[in-house]
Amino acid sequence: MDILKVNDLNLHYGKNRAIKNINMNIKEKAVTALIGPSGCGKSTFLRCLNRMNDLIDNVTVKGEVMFEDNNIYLNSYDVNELRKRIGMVFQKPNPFPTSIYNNITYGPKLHGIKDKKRLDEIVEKSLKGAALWEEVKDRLDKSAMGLSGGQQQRLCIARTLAIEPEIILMDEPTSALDPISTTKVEELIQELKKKYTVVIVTHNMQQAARISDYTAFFLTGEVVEFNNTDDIFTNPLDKRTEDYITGRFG
Ligand SMILES: Nc1ncnc2c1ncn2[C@@H]1O[C@H](COP(=O)(O)OP(=O)(O)OP(=O)(O)O)[C@@H](O)[C@H]1O
Repeated sequence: MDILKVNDLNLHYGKNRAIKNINMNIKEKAVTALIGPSGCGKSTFLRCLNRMNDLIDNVTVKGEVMFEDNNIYLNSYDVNELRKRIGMVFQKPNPFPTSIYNNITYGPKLHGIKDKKRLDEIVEKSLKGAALWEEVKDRLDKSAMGLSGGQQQRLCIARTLAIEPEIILMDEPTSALDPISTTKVEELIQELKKKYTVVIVTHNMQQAARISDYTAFFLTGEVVEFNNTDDIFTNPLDKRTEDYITGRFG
């Protein structure tokens, strides 16, 4: 089933048109990778999916992003609710400078959960969901800043899981990580897709090939090709996709 339907999406930063007429349906409980050269609009497009671009000055968005048959760009759409249902993980792990426990409970508390037992359950479930529980269960009251980069990124994923999203947007989540931490996060993404829909921007084509079910190839704000990942990497239909994935591009 398609969980998001993007129809004729265009985005301008001032006069600069960064996203051009994108149409794309995102499948539920699958991993969709966005690939393409630097500056082609992958992160901008990702941010369109939960209206993170609203936070940037001078941005105009035209077109629709349908989430369960509602256009999230209607003025009446509740953006806080949207960002609860569509969470985001960034390139650089960005834990809050507080305990591991408080990092996880921050979101649920904002949404009104106060009961200590319920919060304890959320912490355990989220950390287990992010494959971090065993490593940190004895130091929940210690600062998150004392974790390794890879652990911090899994903590950020756990923090996102704590608010029970349906979709998780990830913007190059492993680019600041060492190879072992990268493997752990990749394995985690494979686990996450059993319950969640994941859309991930990656510079790493091997990563897209390893972990995604669908891949979109972006070039100068347009989607050149969007297909099953196997087809994109073994049988691309567009010459530009072929050039990019074989490293002949630019
Ligand atoms: N906040 C902003 N204000 C103005 N222009 C922006 C802003 N963010 C991105 N852009 C421009 O929009 C275009 C697309 O940028 P975007 O960051 O989405 O590309 P990207 O494919 O994610 O690149 P990278 O792989 O390098 O992160 C670029 O020309 C960029 O300079």
